[in-house]
Amino acid sequence: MALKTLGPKAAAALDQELMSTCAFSIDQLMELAGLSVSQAVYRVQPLEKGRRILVACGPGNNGGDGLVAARHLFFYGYQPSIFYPKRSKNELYQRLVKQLNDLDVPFVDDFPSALAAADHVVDAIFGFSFSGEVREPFPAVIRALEETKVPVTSVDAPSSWNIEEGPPKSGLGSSFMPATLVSLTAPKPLVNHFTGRHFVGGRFVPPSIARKYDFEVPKYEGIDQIVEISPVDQKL
Ligand SMILES: NC(=O)C1=CN([C@@H]2O[C@H](COP(=O)(O)OP(=O)(O)OC[C@H]3O[C@@H](n4cnc5c(N)ncnc54)[C@H](O)[C@@H]3O)[C@@H](O)[C@H]2O)[C@@H](O)CC1
Ligand SMILES: [K+]
Repeated sequence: MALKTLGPKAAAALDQELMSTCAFSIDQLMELAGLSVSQAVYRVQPLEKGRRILVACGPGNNGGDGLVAARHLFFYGYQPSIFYPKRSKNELYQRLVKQLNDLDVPFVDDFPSALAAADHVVDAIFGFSFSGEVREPFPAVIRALEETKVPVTSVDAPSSWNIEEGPPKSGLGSSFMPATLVSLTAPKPLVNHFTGRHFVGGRFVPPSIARKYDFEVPKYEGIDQIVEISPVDQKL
């Protein structure tokens, strides 16, 4: 399978098209995206490898995917905790937070302490709309992710990486290499710099839309919401 990528403008246009022409709601897409992320975590961090999953959520839809994934992880038997320092006032996010509160999933303020106590961390800070230098309060969070030995699963993009060009050439984020990346709908160009385990998720793109945006929907097996892309395929 040749690996075609979607730049940030095309990814945003695809997102809009799914929610207009294709009649999806954002809740539906986010639920399926978060479900994909939860399945990838289950694959790389099975329950017996440790259940404490710290989910770091940013202010946009990438953070929303993290909130959804945390809820699914709870029901699989994990003990998720959430770091969500810049909360959206949008009603969708408030409902996602309420659903986690009802499960007594803790929201934590001290990221370094929470990271030290975690078996695995989900980076749902920034996705395809990230640009420029990382702004407060996230630089310390990116630094901690860059330095930790705890395995990281990044949602759609390793946070702080340029979506087209990959990791910054120097400084913050330049040595951040998560163990796992879950690309949603289609990999972004930054994937060419990624050397860990790579999954594609977001099993909701109609074939006609994939053709229009010129990417391939991977061959999902059975009821899986993710497909692992082998390094050989990635180089094609
Ligand atoms: N297209 C799809 O198939 C879907 C995409 N989803 C997710 O949506 C993501 C895109 O979501 P959004 O467009 O809301 O954007 P993001 O979640 O990528 O990030 C936008 C937020 O980050 C902030 N931000 C951007 N650059 C920053 C910087 N340098 N420093 C600090 N803050 C910064 C913005 O102010 C905004 O609040 C995707 O990556 C994916 O995770 C899913 O939720 C739904 C389906
Ligand atoms: K991310």
